[in-house]
Amino acid sequence: MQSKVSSPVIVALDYDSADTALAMADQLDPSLCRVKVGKELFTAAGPDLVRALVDRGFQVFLDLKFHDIPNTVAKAVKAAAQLGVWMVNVHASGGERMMTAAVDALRDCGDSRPLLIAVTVLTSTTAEELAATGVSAPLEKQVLQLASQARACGLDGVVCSAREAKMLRSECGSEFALVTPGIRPAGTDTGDQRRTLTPSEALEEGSSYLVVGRPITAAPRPLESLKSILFEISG
Ligand SMILES: O=c1ccn([C@@H]2O[C@H](COP(=O)(O)O)[C@@H](O)[C@H]2O)c(=O)[nH]1
Repeated sequence: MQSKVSSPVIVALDYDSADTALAMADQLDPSLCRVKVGKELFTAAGPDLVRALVDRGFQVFLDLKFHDIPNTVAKAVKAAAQLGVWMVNVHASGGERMMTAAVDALRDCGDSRPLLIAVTVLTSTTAEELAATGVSAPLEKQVLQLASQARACGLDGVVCSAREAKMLRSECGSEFALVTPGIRPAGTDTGDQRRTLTPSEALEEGSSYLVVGRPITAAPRPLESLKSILFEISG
């Protein structure tokens, strides 16, 4: 039975084994956060680990960022739904046909349909790095273009930086989920992230969910770090 979750925080379980991920999950509380399984953990531990987290009462965001031909992505999101995940994602740059195929694949899931969202521009990417890939639009315009396409295709939201949340909230409406990694409490190491905001700034800008990894998982007392973020945003 999944817990009712009272917070917008999604803890990124970026680990290389099921044992370490479950040891961290067991220090957390499924009523205080959701958890995210990304490429490292899923590649190492697979669907059984996802089921183990669901069985512990966690709502799981399966962050595999599918990016492939429409038929393959449709089948992948359907397989994710069968795992009982709460949210799954694709890359918006896969295009409208791919995103529509993903939406269509989840149509017969009924109440167990996961939220389907699309990655816009990764939060580790700078404007200069995006331009170097050949994208001529300014970074914010590119985020807006990809988010608008995702919304038009019927997706539930996007992954973006909290720095773009105000713009997307105003362009995409109040129901569109804005899932924002690159969250860094004041004074914490940004690491490889480039477009960051603090938890309270992110919510003020309009984020729906805050993805937080290392500031919680690398802290000496992860549950205390989670609670300190929840305290910051409750103010
Ligand atoms: O644009 C994106 C999309 C996904 N992520 C993922 O979020 C977490 C962030 O972890 P931190 O340790 O808080 O940096 C990580 O799993 C990424 O794969 C992202 O950062 N940006």
